[in-house]
Parts: sequence; C-alpha cells; structure tokens
Amino acid sequence: MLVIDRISKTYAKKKVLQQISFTILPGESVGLIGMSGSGKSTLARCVMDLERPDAGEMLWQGASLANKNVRRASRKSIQIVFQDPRNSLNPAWTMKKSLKEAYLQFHRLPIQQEDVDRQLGELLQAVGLSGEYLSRYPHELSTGQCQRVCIARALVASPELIILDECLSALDVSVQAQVIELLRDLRKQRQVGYLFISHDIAVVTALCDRLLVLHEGIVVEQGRTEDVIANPQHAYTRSLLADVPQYPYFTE
Ligand SMILES: Nc1ncnc2c1ncn2[C@@H]1O[C@H](COP(=O)(O)OP(=O)(O)OP(=O)(O)O)[C@@H](O)[C@H]1O
Repeated sequence: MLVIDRISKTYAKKKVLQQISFTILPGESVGLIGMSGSGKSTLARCVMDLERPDAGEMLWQGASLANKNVRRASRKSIQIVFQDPRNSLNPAWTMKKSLKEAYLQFHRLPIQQEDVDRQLGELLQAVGLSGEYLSRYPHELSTGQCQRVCIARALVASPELIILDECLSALDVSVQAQVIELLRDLRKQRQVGYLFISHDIAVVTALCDRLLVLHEGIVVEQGRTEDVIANPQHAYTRSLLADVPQYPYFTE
C-alpha cells in the first residue's frame, strides 16, 4: 500500500532522515519508535506532502507520490492525527462544524443536510461519543474526548491509512488505554492501516504488527513486534526496552 524507498531529508546540513525504507501493507499497523528529534514527524510530514524529501521515492498503491495526481488522491486515503487534540480543533467551532468542514472536503455536494448530520453522528458513535457532543465546543470536552473527535475527523474520508503522530502523548495512562482499545476496534471494523509514531515503546507494541526503530535519522532495526521485543538486535532498541515494565504492556 505504502512503499518508502531510501528517503533522505537534511535541514541546515543536519541529516534528519537517512535512506529510510519500509512498506505498509493494506490494513497493517506499523509502529515507528524513536526519541525526540530522531526524525519521526519529519517522515510523517514527507508522507503527507507537507515536506519534500531530498532523495528517495514514495509509492502509494504502486504509483509515485512525486506525481501530482497521485498526491491528490492520497490526500483522501492517507489521514493524520496529531499529538495535541486541543490545538488540532478550532476552539470557536462546535464538533459538528469541525467534522463537517472535513466532510465537505471529501464528499460531493449536494448532499441532504439530514444525511450529513446522520453520518457525522455515526462517526462520533464509532469513536465512542454520543450525538449530543456534536453541539459542544472543544473546551466542553476532556482531552481524551477531543482526541476521539480528531480520530472521527480522520475517518470522515474513509482512509486506508492513518498516521497517528504521538496521538496518545497528551493523555494520561488510563485514557491512553481506552484510545488504544478504540484504535484496535476501528482497525478490525474498517480494515484501516496505521503508521503509529511514538517515543513510547509500550503504546507502540500494544497496537502494531511490526516495529521500526528510528535512531538519529536511521532505521536501526525493524521486524515483527514480538521478534523485536523478544530479541532486540540493536543496542538502542535494548536501551528503549530496559526502561519499560514487562511486555505486553497493554493487553487486549
Ligand atoms: N522545518 C525544520 N527546519 C529545521 N529543522 C527542522 C525542521 N523540522 C524539524 N527539524 C529538526 O529535525 C530534527 C527531527 O525533528 P522531528 O520533529 O522530525 O523529530 P521527532 O522525532 O518527531 O521529535 P519529537 O518526538 O520531539 O516530535 C530535529 O532536530 C528538528 O529540530
């Protein structure tokens, strides 16, 4: 589905990404783990066309993302959820307005108003919130509820891949566990794939089939989650694992 082939990016002579290669298959959940500054968000921005890599190729559904038409098509099928849900939502907009803005980007008009409202209500239900939240503003929701709305907004486009960029970092551990559960359910129901970006190996292993370990812009290790956890090959991966409690960290 997504092929990243030897992507490199340099900012002011600093090599932020060096020859990054990996693939994500349809419905697969791939975790990208690394410390702050290791280049995780830069990679996400390259996939989302918010940043241009200096070298390498990215393919979406077999076609190069260097092509404008492929990039345009990928804007619907690849969605992103960011770290800070409150800053991702306009404080002056109700949840309905935030969701509707996203909806209108991806659906052709004219659509019956009642149909739009029904579909937005269903999306909220899919993320565990009742329709009454449609009329609320961000300050009337908890941070975890705001993140659920951001996930619902990503689902508006019926994406095939969602990039989750540190999407649990602003949440406390019990709310993290609830959102992990939600993401697991959504994946089963909608066969959506994830690129799950985090500095926290516990949350990445809870959600991902495969792991990529990014260290100073280089993928130092990749493999099936169980294999990487049971038999880490790189010293950096071992140091990440040394700091966390017994695996599995968030059980199904
Ligand atoms: N637009 C930019 N201009 C210059 N340097 C940048 C730019 N964006 C990122 N960087 C630098 O690139 C490096 C990687 O940043 P990036 O945000 O990708 O890291 P990260 O792994 O996502 O970190 P975090 O987990 O803290 O978000 C950092 O040293 C950062 O300062």
